[in-house]
Amino acid sequence: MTDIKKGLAGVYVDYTAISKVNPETNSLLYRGYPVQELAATQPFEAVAYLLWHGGLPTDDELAALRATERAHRGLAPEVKAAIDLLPTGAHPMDEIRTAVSVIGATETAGITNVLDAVGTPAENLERSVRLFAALPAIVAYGQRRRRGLDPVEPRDDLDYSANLLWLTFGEEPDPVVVDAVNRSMILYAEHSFNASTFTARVVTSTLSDLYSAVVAAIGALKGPLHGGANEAVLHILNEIGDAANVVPWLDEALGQKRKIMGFGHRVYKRGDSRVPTMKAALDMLIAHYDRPDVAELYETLEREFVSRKGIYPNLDYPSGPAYNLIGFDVLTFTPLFVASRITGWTAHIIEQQSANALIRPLSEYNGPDERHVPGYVADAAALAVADRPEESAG
Ligand SMILES: CC(=O)SCCNC(=O)CCNC(=O)[C@H](O)C(C)(C)COP(=O)(O)OP(=O)(O)OC[C@H]1O[C@@H](n2cnc3c(N)ncnc32)[C@H](O)[C@@H]1OP(=O)(O)O
Ligand SMILES: O=C([O-])CC(=O)C(=O)O
Repeated sequence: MTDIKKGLAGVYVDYTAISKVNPETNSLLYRGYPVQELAATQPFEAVAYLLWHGGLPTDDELAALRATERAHRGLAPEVKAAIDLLPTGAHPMDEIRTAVSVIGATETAGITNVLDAVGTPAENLERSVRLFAALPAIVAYGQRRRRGLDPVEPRDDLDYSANLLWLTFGEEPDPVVVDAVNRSMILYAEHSFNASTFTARVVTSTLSDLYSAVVAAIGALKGPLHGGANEAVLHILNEIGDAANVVPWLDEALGQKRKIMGFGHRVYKRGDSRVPTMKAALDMLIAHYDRPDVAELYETLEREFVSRKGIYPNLDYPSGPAYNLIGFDVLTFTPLFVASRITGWTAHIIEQQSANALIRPLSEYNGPDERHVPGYVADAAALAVADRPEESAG
């Protein structure tokens, strides 16, 4: 009997030096640093540098990364034109997927030999920084377009998180809000072999290019069992409406065997290491916007669900209401995750390229027994193939 590992649960498929998720100690390390320490002390640009290079940047290295990032912040005309071709009702994850495809096709134009598309590590690092720089304008434009607003020009005097807010809202961002966004970007940046990162590594393993891997990862992240859960959390909170409705709502939802979005995790079974840091950021926003009702609903649902099911919140649970308080459209939440996770994805793409093996698992066939097309008469070539030793797996 073949031992099938459905969903690859519990299976180690490779090494990584980028991050360590430890459910036993409930910890997450990026290149050895606890993520909580990074969120409390670093700008997101420094964490991006850490993920790509393996160490925190010196002042000069950070200044150089920031200079490149600021030089590539603009919304490229061909990207804007491609987004404008999409219906305004298109999901922004589809806009971003399209935008990255356009950037990839533009940047790799002229490469006529598929063997050259994969790029050198240095080229892929440059491509990664440019995508990292470009994404805030793309995410922000999606939200502004849905609101009938023109894009705003990026600001060279603002760091990454402040500029993201500026591009979205066109207003001087408040430092409390900038701090919360910076922390959320750091917390979302990287999480070992999660589904979207693994998708990026599968695509990379075929020697395809970085953009194709990122486009595929965006598709994987969109699903509500993964990144789409931060959007889904808000739908649930809106459906419940008020803390007083939690108990009857949960009775009904659990009676219908609904999954409660923002709870549960494939690896962490005793709570997500990132939640306390993001909950603290949410609390800062709740105080800033004076919205104790948000805390009441959040905490009541958490308390009730955990006491009934013993399943804890994941990072999407505090991130959803935090982004909502800031004023991001609910549809923009998962795109914000993309803007952050681009750092982790691209670090993994480069790591996969450095020690590549084609990722191709096996499946146990459970379809119909061999049968034949009526009237088919095997020719000599087919008979010769049939004579080869049998392969056991599909
Ligand atoms: C950033 C991120 O991507 S974090 C994940 C974001 N996703 C979500 O928040 C979606 C909701 N959560 C889930 O669907 C799951 O917890 C997952 C997919 C994240 C992880 O799940 P897995 O490890 O595959 O466990 P699985 O889905 O099999 O759940 C195990 C049991 O717990 C239950 N369960 C797990 N999560 C939930 C939930 N959120 N609500 C209700 N029940 C749940 C399942 O129904 C299942 O019950 P059963 O054994 O009676 O059938
Ligand atoms: O690790 C996972 O399976 C999902 C997750 O939390 C992430 O990608 O941040």
